[in-house]
Amino acid sequence: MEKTQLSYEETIRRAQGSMERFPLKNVNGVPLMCYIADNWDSISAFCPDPSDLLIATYPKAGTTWTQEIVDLLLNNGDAEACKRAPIVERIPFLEICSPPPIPSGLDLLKKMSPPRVIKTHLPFQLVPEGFWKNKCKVIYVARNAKDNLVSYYHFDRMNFTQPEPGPWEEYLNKFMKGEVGWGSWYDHVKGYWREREKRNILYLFYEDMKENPRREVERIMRYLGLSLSDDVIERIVQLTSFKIMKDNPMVNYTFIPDFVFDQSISPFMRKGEVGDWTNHFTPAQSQLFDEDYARQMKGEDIPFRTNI
Ligand SMILES: Nc1ncnc2c1ncn2[C@@H]1O[C@H](COP(=O)(O)OS(=O)(=O)O)[C@@H](OP(=O)(O)O)[C@H]1O
Repeated sequence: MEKTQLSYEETIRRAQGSMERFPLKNVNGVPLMCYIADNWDSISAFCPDPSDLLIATYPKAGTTWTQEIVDLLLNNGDAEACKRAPIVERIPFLEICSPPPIPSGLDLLKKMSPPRVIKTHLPFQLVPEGFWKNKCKVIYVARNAKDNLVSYYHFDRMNFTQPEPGPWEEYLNKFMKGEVGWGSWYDHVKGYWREREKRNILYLFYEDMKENPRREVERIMRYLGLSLSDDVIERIVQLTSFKIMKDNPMVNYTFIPDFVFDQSISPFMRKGEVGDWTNHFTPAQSQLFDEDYARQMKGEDIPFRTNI
């Protein structure tokens, strides 16, 4: 039993040396980072203002990209205004909790006044009830399962706050079983899809954003009730291209120390493409995955695309 509180750096360094890193703990059947699970009561009691906006995603589905688009839209395309702080401070991550002294999402939110933009990876059924009671706007971004899995695999290799991913094939199996942080991709995308009309959720696809970013930026703009000039929209599209975001220190997560995110293992802004899964799946793995996918997504009509 530790008597003294470990520093954040020390906690992570110890996690790096162990196979366990930060273990996951179930919250209502969903595996979450243990610090989130331990603080679950206060997270689920969070009550937003009706003016707050939620950006919800399964991890690695295009969260940061959408966050930056939204912040630029709300700031009329002003790049300097969107460099006021790293993305994690501009748009707090609702449920994130780390060992002290790192502020939690709730700590950051307490210091901000509405209207706030908030990020979450929580599946629909775990989103605090206040968001629905207060009819908050919600943008959901989904990414096809195969590319989402590949991106998550590389992220878990470099992110020392998540369990060790293990070899690729093992990770692929864990993903299919939902035994990764924030649980099942399949349940996640279905949960929001089924509720999108009733709850006025704007449901977007990463592949659509890649195919025609301007169209999707305009879609988000309309959902937010904004009307910006053509020039401003075009600027936002440019500023949120993969190439520009990769070199933007306020969004590329280089502000996180490398003992937490070791970008020499895999950069946060890794490839930003549709179809990178073809470089990872063997034909046999792809077939097995597709068969399992058909079972898990039976009866759903969510128009995912694995290439564009
Ligand atoms: N502007 C832009 N255009 C295209 N793709 C982009 C962009 N910004 C981030 N990305 C890619 O999104 C992946 C990271 O996902 P998230 O931001 O959801 O990660 S997180 O869950 O918030 O940690 C990760 O995907 P992969 O490259 O496939 O790993 C990022 O590269």
